[in-house]
Amino acid sequence: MEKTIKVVIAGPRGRMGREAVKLAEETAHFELVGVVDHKFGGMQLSDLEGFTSNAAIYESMTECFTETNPDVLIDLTTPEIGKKHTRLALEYGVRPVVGTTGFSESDLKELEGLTEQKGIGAIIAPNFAIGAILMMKFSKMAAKYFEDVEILEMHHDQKLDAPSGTGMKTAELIASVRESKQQGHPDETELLPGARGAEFDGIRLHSIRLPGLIAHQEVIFGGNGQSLKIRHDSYNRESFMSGVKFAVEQAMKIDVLVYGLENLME
Ligand SMILES: NC(=O)C1=CN([C@@H]2O[C@H](COP(=O)(O)OP(=O)(O)OC[C@H]3O[C@@H](n4cnc5c(N)ncnc54)[C@H](OP(=O)(O)O)[C@@H]3O)[C@@H](O)[C@H]2O)C=CC1
Ligand SMILES: O=C(O)C1=N[C@H](C(=O)O)C[C@H](O)C1
Repeated sequence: MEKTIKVVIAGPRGRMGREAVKLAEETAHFELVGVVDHKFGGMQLSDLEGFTSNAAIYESMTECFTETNPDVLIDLTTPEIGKKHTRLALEYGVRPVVGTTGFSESDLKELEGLTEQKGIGAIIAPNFAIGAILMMKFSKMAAKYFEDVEILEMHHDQKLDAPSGTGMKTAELIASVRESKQQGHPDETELLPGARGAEFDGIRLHSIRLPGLIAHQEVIFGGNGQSLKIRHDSYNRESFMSGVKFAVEQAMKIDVLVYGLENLME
């Protein structure tokens, strides 16, 4: 029998948090011991509409950790809060599995250092969907053969961060295997600021935000007389949950910070 993993979820009422609560309830070897929210402290989840779990709601993460002694924190909140929660989890010896996006390179460095000090596992995954991870891996492969690439990431209009975590991670993976290149015409000018999108190491990233969308990305490579498009679509948030389950299980087996689930896959 698999050992039970005691889980706390931060952001349980959110679009992702709700799916994660379902996942924790449906997974035999996960036990949802508490949730962290900035509202409804002192109540239990089942007091809120749409929940059946009896997990207690804590407004204070430290109180939650002290009372429930969890193995893993799943954070699905907002960029600023997610960073605070991740630090706190590491300080309390709780393994963070972070889906929250919007972390900078220096945030990641700091969290890596803290993880090293603590010697416990931590996972920061800009995208938990297997298809999105493959899209990133395939993009890295293609970048060895195509120097020019632009990334279009498309999300719902409630998203706080741009570019998306997935868009950033894709750009980083591509940049890791290609010569740095300033793309487009050297004398190009933007008649409207932002027309050419954001830039990472010469790679252009375009962020589209529209109601109706969930999470989509197209990586377009251009070469002489040809183009290659690698696209992934998440049509619902259940698409992320097998990756969340995998990440929680993996976090228990490692003692470093892993940024991106592709690093834990064959
Ligand atoms: N890695 C991945 O595969 C994926 C990552 N994401 C990322 O996950 C994060 C959450 O996304 P999503 O669920 O769509 O966002 P939502 O806005 O739906 O959910 C965020 C939740 O966090 C809550 N919250 C805000 N402040 C706190 C706090 N201090 N403590 C606890 N909870 C708090 C919000 O409450 P309230 O509404 O009351 O403010 C809300 O319920 C985002 O960063 C997103 O980019 C999303 C999808 C996939
Ligand atoms: O906010 C979202 O919805 C998503 N955020 C993640 C990101 O920023 O890449 C993952 C996925 O794209 C959905």
